[in-house]
Amino acid sequence: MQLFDTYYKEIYNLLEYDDYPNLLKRIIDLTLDTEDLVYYKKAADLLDWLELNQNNIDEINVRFKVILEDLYNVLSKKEIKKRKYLLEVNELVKGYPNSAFALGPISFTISEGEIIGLVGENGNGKTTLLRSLCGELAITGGSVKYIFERENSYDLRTKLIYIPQRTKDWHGSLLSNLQFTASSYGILGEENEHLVQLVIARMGLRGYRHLNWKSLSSGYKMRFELARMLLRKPHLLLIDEPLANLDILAQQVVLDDFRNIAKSLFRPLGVVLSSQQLYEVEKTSDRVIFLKQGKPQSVTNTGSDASLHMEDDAELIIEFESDWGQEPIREALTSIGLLNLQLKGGTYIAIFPSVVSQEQFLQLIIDKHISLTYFRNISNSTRRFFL
Ligand SMILES: Nc1ncnc2c1ncn2[C@@H]1O[C@H](COP(=O)(O)OP(=O)(O)OP(=O)(O)O)[C@@H](O)[C@H]1O
Repeated sequence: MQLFDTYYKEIYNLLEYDDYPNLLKRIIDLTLDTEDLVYYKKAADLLDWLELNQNNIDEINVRFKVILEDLYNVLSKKEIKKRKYLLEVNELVKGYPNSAFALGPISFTISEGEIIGLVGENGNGKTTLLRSLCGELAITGGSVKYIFERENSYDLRTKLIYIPQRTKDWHGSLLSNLQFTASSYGILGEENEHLVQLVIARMGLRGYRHLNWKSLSSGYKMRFELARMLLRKPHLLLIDEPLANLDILAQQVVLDDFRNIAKSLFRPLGVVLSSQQLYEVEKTSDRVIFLKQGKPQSVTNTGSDASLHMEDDAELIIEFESDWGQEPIREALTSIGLLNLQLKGGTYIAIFPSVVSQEQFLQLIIDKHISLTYFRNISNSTRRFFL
């Protein structure tokens, strides 16, 4: 059970950093992992207590320790789920009548616990791909194979959830809507009450639970959709532009949430998310698919093994910002073999032959005293396809 011990230790360590908001989220994740009403109730009681005792840090620390140890005892005995393939997409093509646009052919797979980022400029087929994957659009070629048990198309819709960019409005309070969602999935009585409270807190919505649709900002509406999704316990989540209406901090929080929820050891979830926020998505996704005019330009691995997939002869591409003008920059960089220099929106993009290293570039910056306010090596980033 070493895997769980490492996973648990990472969460427990948050206590040492007094990172209580994140710790609470992770405690809720672990509680949901138990799939046991006894633990749902304990965590829901903790939420009620916290609401009245927010400043009692010493007691918070004690209570968090107790619940964490409790969760360790139950989860360390639970079987870790072996991750399975969820979806196999083979040479998928989707065209529209009276439109020159065609998506694909595109092939890829997705498994439990995996996050795929879908990037591309406006109108390049991200939404078309997501809608084709969930069966909302009839594809014109190839196949989409769902590799999980399902009884009928209604059951498919509970196991595979598609959240579009614009979601429908709803009546009543956020809390009553989520209670209704849970009840329509057979979660009733005490379990409904506690589970909904946990999911609300998990998505940072506790202070908003009595508000209605009109009173929520678009970022919170999206969190509501994510809470609803969690209650439905899907295998696969397809989500269109979840970061669109969020400020940068909220984007990072939501991406962390996706990662933690997708990578659960006991209830792993496959996620395909589309976004224009390239770097944020690259940091979170295991793979990035970049679409240009409907065609996949690359499937880039962005996880820790990314370097394994870097081509040996790939050029070095550096994105940077400096208050130096183009001419002196060009002159300086030429000395280490600059192939091309572009200036877009105040950001330089310099391309060097593969033999030039990032260290050589940085050394030159130091030696020539070039001012540098921002720097990123994008040689292995999907960003290079936007050039
Ligand atoms: N129902 C439709 N009939 C005809 N063409 C369509 C239809 N829906 C989408 N398209 C076209 O398909 C192309 C891809 O659109 P899609 O919405 O998939 O792109 P996207 O990458 O999601 O864009 P955005 O980032 O703007 O949401 C566009 O050229 C669009 O005009």
